[in-house]
Amino acid sequence: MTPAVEVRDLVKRYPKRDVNAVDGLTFTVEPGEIFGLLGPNGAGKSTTIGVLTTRVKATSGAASVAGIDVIRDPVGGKRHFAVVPQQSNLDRSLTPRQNLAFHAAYHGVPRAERNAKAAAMLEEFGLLEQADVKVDWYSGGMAQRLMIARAMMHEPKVLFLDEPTTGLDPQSRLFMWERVRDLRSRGVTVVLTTHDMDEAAEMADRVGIVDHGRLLALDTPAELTRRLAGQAVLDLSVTPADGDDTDKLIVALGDVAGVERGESVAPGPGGSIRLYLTVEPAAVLGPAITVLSGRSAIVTNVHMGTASLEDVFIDLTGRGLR
Ligand SMILES: Nc1ncnc2c1ncn2[C@@H]1O[C@H](COP(=O)(O)OP(=O)(O)OP(=O)(O)O)[C@@H](O)[C@H]1O
Repeated sequence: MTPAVEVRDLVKRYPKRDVNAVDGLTFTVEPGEIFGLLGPNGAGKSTTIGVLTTRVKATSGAASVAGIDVIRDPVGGKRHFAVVPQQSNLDRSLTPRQNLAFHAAYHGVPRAERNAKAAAMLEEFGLLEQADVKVDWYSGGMAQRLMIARAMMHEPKVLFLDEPTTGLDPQSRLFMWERVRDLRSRGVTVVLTTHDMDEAAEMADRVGIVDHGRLLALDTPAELTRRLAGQAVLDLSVTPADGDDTDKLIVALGDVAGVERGESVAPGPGGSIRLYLTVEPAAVLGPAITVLSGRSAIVTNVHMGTASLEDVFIDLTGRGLR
């Protein structure tokens, strides 16, 4: 089957920059998938989406959407995808309904069809009752929903969503997740960028983690978290005794059976230590506390759990600020 999205050896170097924003990226997205592109600020996500949606000119490599080479044939490609940017680009001189109808007209949808379609989309996105007001009256969440409804007017095969739920309240976020799943069940492929790890874990069938323009990992959220240092984690909030420190405590805890490695997740006094385990956290808890109390460290909180996608992300991309 033709992949919905294919990126091969993609490189983008912006003028006057001495490093590549995208540095040899290769991945494919299968039809009907929800694919999450994750990465720290400046990792190259927007640039990659920019090439796929013909906004950014690639330096080298190949990119196709729905089997169309978007670098050679941007106009042909545009028929098959839609983009929902993070910032509203709705036409404020038009009503919401007119925004949808104009978009459809631009894409050659016949008049009778576009009005019916606009009504159906407004209904689906919970906007029918406010279809004829000023766009300016819309809240951020409503504008976001309207942009997705608009994007769907020409029935794209692939929908690119740039941080679709940033700034949305929990209700709007859940609503958005449901609508995106509906789109998938209708066969639409969704490529989304997000900084929200819960969202990626919840929504995406597979995620690609990029940094410095390169792909660091690509798999299902479950498989990515399973691969990370033995799944289970034990978080300990600890104040070291005078003359001791967190790093020394981590070394000592590393000798406890079942501890693969430890790291300081909140350095300083009263900081937190995370232990990545190869066994159940409960089996490590007693011995770990024994080690800590043997060094007169004060334990103020304990949390047992499993590695999250956020842990995988931090593990791959580090804790440094960008
Ligand atoms: N128009 C531009 N001119 C020069 N450099 C750019 C331009 N756009 C992006 N860059 C640089 O390319 C790199 C990748 O940026 P990009 O916006 O693709 O990252 P991103 O992963 O989308 O980041 P964010 O999560 O912050 O949106 C960064 O170093 C950025 O500074």
